[in-house]
Amino acid sequence: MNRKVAIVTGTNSNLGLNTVFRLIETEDSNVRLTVVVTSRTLPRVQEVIVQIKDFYNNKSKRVGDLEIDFDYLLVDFTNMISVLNAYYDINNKYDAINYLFVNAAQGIFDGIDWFGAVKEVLTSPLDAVTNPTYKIQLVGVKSKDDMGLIFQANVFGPYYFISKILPQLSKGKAYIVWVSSIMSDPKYLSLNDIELLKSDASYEGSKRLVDLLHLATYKDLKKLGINQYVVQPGIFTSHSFSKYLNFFTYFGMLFLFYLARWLGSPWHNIDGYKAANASVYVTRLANPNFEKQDVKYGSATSRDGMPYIKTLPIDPTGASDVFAYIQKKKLEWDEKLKDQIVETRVPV
Ligand SMILES: NC(=O)C1=CN([C@@H]2O[C@H](COP(=O)(O)OP(=O)(O)OC[C@H]3O[C@@H](n4cnc5c(N)ncnc54)[C@H](OP(=O)(O)O)[C@@H]3O)[C@@H](O)[C@H]2O)C=CC1
Ligand SMILES: CC(C)=CCC[C@@H](C)[C@H]1CC[C@H]2C3=C(CC[C@]12C)[C@@]1(C)CCC(=O)[C@@H](C)[C@@H]1CC3
Repeated sequence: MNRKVAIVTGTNSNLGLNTVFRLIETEDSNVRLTVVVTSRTLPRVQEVIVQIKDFYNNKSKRVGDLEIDFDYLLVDFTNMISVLNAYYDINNKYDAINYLFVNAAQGIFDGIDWFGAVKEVLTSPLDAVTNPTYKIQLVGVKSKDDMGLIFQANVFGPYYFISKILPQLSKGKAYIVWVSSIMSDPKYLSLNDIELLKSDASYEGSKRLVDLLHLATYKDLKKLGINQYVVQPGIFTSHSFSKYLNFFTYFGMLFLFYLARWLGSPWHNIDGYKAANASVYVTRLANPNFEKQDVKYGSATSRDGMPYIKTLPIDPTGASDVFAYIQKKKLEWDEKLKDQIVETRVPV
């Protein structure tokens, strides 16, 4: 049986979980698919494996022609020692990786400006739930590794992990899928603040960095047999922002999401399964010999609820500056971490 290995960072997120569901539905027959679940905590690993097993056994109709098994990786991308340990774990266990979904991300949201939210909803309900400006984000937060926290969590940490497991990704002729956002406009990133320490929209800036890093790296990865894509899942309900909502604001948000869809927004996928369409489209349905890689593949939903894929162009301005900065940062961390892991087992 052909074995394939899929790493999904942030597996226990709405999008991560549905990415695995769609992968199970679309994987070839007679494959043994190892899903490497990642999280910062073991309880969330265990929680998501239960949900994936339930989907596979009771909903997927793949029992019998697709085998699945599980592994897990405890990794926090804001901690470079944790990232190195994750690489070491993968390097010791696998000689080939076939899929890497860079799905995990965070924002340093500090609540919602509800006055601003009400004003935006009353003046422009569609924009209020498509390009919201009322999320309050902290400014200048650094990680314990003295990097911009969101720069490290959403961009540099995952990039460093990829750079360390390139041999396995190349051997597996892997698909790498970076999850970006529709909120990744060039206006969110200053090339004088690549670590996003001066930004009050560091989340959006990190997604701009993802877009540019993809443009700067996908051609060289192709030479290694690796197909890298950048996707965006539209807008869908998420654990991370539900915590700011009560019964009324949650259902108020849902109403506005459906209103936005009925007003013609293609991006209000609302549920995670529709949102995960693009991540699996580029790995299972797109033909890497024909599909463009310098565009962003978006999960979209029509007014009557039908899912489809909608691509968006990516403005390449700044890609070489971003890549040069990140490459220099990588060399710095290669030097800092070079003696971190030493073989302590003395052969008998
Ligand atoms: N929700 C939306 O409308 C949109 C979401 N997206 C993107 O989709 C992806 C998934 O979003 P969503 O489903 O809302 O996810 P959530 O915000 O609900 O969860 C984020 C996930 O990322 C993981 N994570 C967060 N920080 C770190 C870290 N420092 N190190 C390792 N893992 C981390 C968490 O893992 P754990 O807690 O288990 O450690 C969690 O599983 C993200 O990239 C997001 O930016 C893009 C556009 C819109
Ligand atoms: C207005 C009401 C009744 C409630 C507030 C809902 C907001 C919490 C919610 C509405 C639009 C959402 C949204 C995102 C986060 C949560 C909202 C602001 C994102 C910023 C999440 C990350 C992304 O990448 C963006 C594309 C999302 C845009 C919409």
